Amino acid sequence: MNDLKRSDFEVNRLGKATLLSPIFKNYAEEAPDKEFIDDSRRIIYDPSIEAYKANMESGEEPISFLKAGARKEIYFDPSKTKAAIVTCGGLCPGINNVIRGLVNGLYYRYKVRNIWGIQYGYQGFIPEYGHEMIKLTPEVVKDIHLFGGTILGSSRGRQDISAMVDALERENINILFTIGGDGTLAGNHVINEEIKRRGLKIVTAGIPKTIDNDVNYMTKTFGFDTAFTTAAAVVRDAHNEATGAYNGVAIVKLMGRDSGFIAANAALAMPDVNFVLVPESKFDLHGEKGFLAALKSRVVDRHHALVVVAEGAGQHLFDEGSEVKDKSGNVKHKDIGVFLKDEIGKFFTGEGIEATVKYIDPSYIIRSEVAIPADSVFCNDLALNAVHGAMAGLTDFVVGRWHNQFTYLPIPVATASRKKIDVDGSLWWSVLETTGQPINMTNEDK
Ligand SMILES: Nc1ncnc2c1ncn2[C@@H]1O[C@H](COP(=O)(O)OP(=O)(O)OP(=O)(O)O)[C@@H](O)[C@H]1O
Ligand SMILES: O=P(O)(O)OC[C@H]1O[C@](O)(CO)[C@@H](O)[C@@H]1O
Ligand SMILES: [Mg+2]
Repeated sequence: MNDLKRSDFEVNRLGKATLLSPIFKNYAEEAPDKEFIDDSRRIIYDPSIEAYKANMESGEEPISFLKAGARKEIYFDPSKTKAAIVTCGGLCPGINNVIRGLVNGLYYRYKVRNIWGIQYGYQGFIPEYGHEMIKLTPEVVKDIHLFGGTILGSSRGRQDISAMVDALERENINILFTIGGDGTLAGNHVINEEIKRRGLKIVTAGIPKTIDNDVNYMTKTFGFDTAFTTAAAVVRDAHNEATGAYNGVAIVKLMGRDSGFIAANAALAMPDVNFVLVPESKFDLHGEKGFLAALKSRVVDRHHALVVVAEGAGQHLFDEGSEVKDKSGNVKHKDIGVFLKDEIGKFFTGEGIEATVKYIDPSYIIRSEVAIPADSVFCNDLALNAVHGAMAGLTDFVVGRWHNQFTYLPIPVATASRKKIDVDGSLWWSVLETTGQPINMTNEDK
């Protein structure tokens, strides 16, 4: 929980919501019992009986998240509201679905007609880059869910916060939706701080985009299901490569900068995998209990092996060299896939075993895939809930899902730390049991 308190989960609001929502007006006669959510509704963080008893004993209010959904009263007058959407960071399946969901939610549910797309991430706010804003209507976005990527383009790299807020002011934008990962959300928060400092009537809302599924207090982020589903198909084919040669070893590298969720889930979906290597579980290459010894034993026994490695795994195996960062300041990891291919090849040669090693890196193909239906539904729900929150005047918030309920979180709590695989938890134990790989592949005693 990172020592967060109940009050840290309080979402800010720009002002009191006093206007009757068009959604309420639409349903008042035909569906008077339609559920509207108010700010007293919350989703509990830990639903276990132990947590309940502990809270009863201590008298402390449990940690909980604001429940997302349509409010009866809203803050913004739709006829005077201008909204903007920006997409930043790496691609992820479902971004276009989210854009489509935002535009349609604003347009049809709230009758907002003034919706704009900012091109190429935060760059789009800076006039020097010359990226024009694009007018977005249901007609413009009607087919975009059929394509991967983002119709708005994206970028990495720091932009001047003051200049971005100048652009929001200049364009009279009232609502800014940012679709992006932890960096984008951090950017959203500092934009919000500057908005507050200037006393502007602008709200900012985040829809968390991360293929790595590494945002805290969210069971899942959009695009993740598509990512591991697509990865599982590659893993299946890699298995054919492994079994197609005597002593065949196939290695598949998947994305996952600091969290190995895609690798773990792809392996569970395609249980032919024999080894899953993730950033959260350190392994030695050499030595009696190291990865290569375990791989050898598998190959000698079964004459083929399938290895799935997350890009952030095994970084400690590289010689310390200068750290390479991308434009946003994210550390660019050394290529563990190519490294493993070379080391495995050398190792088997040294052992006098003739092995065939095949290396497959489908990272960018997976990232730019079209969202699978489950993700499409999820993207649309996230977008609609972001629209509900923003129209109600909530600000500096990100939409999430927890225990199958949509939630609003203050951005700082969602970005305070990264979600990682718990190596003592059920996901990692399922991986260990499915692959049969040793629990500990280091030469240290655990
Ligand atoms: N603390 C920050 N303040 C202002 N802007 C930031 C901050 N952190 C990141 N950004 C900006 O947010 C944008 C997106 O960040 P980044 O490239 O790290 O991608 P991301 O949103 O984390 O997505 P991904 O998961 O693909 O890495 C970049 O333009 C970056 O400069
Ligand atoms: O090639 P790029 O754009 O730097 O993105 C790579 C990174 O993006 C991510 O997919 C996160 O969006 C990471 O898994 C990966 O390290
Ligand atoms: Mg990031």
